[in-house]
Amino acid sequence: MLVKVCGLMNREDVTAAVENGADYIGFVFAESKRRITYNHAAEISAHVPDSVQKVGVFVNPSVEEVLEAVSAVKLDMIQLHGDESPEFCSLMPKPVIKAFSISDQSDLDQMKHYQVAHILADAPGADYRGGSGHTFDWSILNNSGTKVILAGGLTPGNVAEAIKETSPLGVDVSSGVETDGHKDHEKINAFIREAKGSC
Ligand SMILES: O=C(O)c1ccccc1N[C@@H]1O[C@H](COP(=O)(O)O)[C@@H](O)[C@H]1O
Repeated sequence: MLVKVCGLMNREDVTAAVENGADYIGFVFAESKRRITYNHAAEISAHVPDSVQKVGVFVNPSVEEVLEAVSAVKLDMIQLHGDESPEFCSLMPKPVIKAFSISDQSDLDQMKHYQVAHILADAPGADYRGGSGHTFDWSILNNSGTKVILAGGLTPGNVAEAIKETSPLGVDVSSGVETDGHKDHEKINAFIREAKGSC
């Protein structure tokens, strides 16, 4: 089970994610309470081993913005969390994780048009386009036959059940490993243990 820990904002949290076994770590460059600058992301991730993929999260960026971030942070993957088209995804300089908000069965149809590395199934956004901490109806994914990265409101307490219900390729968490708006290293440890122990 692949695990991505997203919304990291300091070196200690990056280290906690990496040492506890995260496969992907995410930095939010879109509008968010977790937004950081390219330089800050580069600084706090300079020590990350090559085995851990560094993912930049964007919402409707320009190609130039992505190129600048990839170069500054040495990103391995691009997560697109907005209304980006299949054509836009094909212009990306690194493998793409394309996020979709899942409300009903019709949301699965648009995924089929995207030739990307991974599809990420998330709850509809609240204040921002992601990172709401809300779950969606996982049963919608059951008939899709698509191996997705599951996101949206996952926590150490529900991730095992989510994996059992949806058999995803991976899971992605941000809010669910925070306490009072800050990453909580015990929750990061518990989340990754639960996720990796469930398969
Ligand atoms: O984390 C954010 O603040 C964020 C902002 C804008 C777009 C995406 C964002 N994060 C992604 O949202 C999902 C779900 O997060 P949560 O676990 O429900 O808090 C996840 O894919 C994050 O990568």
